[in-house]
Amino acid sequence: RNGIDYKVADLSLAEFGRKEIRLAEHEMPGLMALRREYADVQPLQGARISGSLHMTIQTAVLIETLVALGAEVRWASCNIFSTQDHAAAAVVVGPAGTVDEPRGTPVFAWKGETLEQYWWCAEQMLTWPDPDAPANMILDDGGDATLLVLRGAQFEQAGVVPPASEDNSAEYNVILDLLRRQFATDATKWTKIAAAVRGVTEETTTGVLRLYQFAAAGDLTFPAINVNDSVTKSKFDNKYGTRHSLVDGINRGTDVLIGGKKILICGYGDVGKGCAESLAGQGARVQVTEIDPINALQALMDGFDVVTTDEAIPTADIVITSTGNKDIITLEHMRAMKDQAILGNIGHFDDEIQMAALERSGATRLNIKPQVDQWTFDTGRSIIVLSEGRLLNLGNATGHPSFVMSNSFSNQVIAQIELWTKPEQYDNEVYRLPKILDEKVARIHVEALGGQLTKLTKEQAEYIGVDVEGPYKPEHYRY
Ligand SMILES: NC(=O)c1ccc[n+]([C@@H]2O[C@H](COP(=O)([O-])OP(=O)(O)OC[C@H]3O[C@@H](n4cnc5c(N)ncnc54)[C@H](O)[C@@H]3O)[C@@H](O)[C@H]2O)c1
Ligand SMILES: Nc1nccc2c1ncn2C[C@@H](O)[C@@H](O)C(=O)O
Repeated sequence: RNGIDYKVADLSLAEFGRKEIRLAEHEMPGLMALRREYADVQPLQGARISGSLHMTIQTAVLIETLVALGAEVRWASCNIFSTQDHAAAAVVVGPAGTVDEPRGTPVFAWKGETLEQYWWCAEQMLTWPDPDAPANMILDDGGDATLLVLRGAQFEQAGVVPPASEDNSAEYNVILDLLRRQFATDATKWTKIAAAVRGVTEETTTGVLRLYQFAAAGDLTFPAINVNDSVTKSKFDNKYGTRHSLVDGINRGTDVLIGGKKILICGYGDVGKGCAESLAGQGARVQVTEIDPINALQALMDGFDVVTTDEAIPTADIVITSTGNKDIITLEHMRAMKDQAILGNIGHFDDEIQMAALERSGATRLNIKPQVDQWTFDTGRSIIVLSEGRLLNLGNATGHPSFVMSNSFSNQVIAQIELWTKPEQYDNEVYRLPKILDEKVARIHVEALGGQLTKLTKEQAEYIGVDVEGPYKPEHYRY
């Protein structure tokens, strides 16, 4: 245990992880620029950041940037399949530690956690050694850490944890069991943490939706920054990151030829656009489903048919969900799929595909290899399901590449600094970063790619009503 607590798959993978982290730093100019800019200032001094975000090589660079800026950090992944075990090991050992003497950051994550293990990791990530020095910042991706703290504090204040129920998801019952066990020994733990937290910075679309729901219900007891809707996050990570990592996940999972095949992408938002381009780039014939006429019109203008799932499912060779919604692919849809068609999700949670119904359906499951299952129905037809319906780019592959995550994580670091150093400027609401900071992140990455920006003359700036140094667009501008 050597001084820091952790639970990862295999600490001996640390050296391999360190080699890949060093390569990733070269591809993450935004984070490295922030380390240089703030090295002497140490703006995160005193911050105890509990982070719930896919424990990948890219996240390792984020964690070590937060530490370089003065923070103490504890980490868990936000998905049971997304951890890269060598990254987790390298973060625990740290740049200056050894396998025998780990001197890095506590991490509780390994690839292939059960749901009970996942929520145990989440609790460890939020539980700091000294009860009088609890977590005082949360960095979240999907809102599971925020949910645990807010629901835990709510039940403590109500004096009771609701009983598990058939109406809940299996996962929510796991959370209730965890909180009930905790409540039996200490009925003030989560209230203390909620009171100490200066704010949460949320990474993804689905987590941001949950934040706005908490805020609307009056349940948000600390300020929040919506990192997802920084333009340099969602219009890059969600789109170009997905363009890179979707086809990667399908290739590593199935090695099926994509060219010439019929693909159905459900949802044509930032992620769906990346999905469609990713597979159209392989010569596939891509069709899209949408509820929103604006996104549907975009799909049509991008050359993709807009169809309904019922209409398209019987002839699709590959079906991908990217809606952030639930019940997109039902058990009926799965039974109607072609023999050996491939089904995967790249949305944040696994409820886009009715996995629970599939597991209860009587279809037989044959595991082909980790995160690839063949389910055979009584019709004799089978489907290949990737990552048990969880986001396949991180389950079957290694997620988005470093350069695009450098954009997202630069926003995370800036948001952490904002909430930590200016608490008096934030109420218990959901905020976005100012455009000038979004442009700052973009500037670093344009330069890193060798782009040559044009400088406005003073007259030109006046003509379009902006400052020479920006911000260059009004709030209502859509990129
Ligand atoms: N796997 C990853 O690496 C990754 C990266 C970024 C975001 N995400 C997740 O992907 C999901 C989508 O994110 P986004 O940024 O594209 O969101 P978005 O809101 O931009 O796009 C979702 C789209 O789905 C559409 N939609 C909603 N319900 C639908 C339905 N029933 N049928 C068809 N279309 C429907 C919406 O109209 C919207 O256009 C979220 O869960 C997000 O958290 C995953
Ligand atoms: N390599 C990677 N490391 C960490 C997280 C990664 C990732 N690839 C995708 N996400 C998920 C992000 O796109 C997250 O911003 C999200 O929106 O889900």
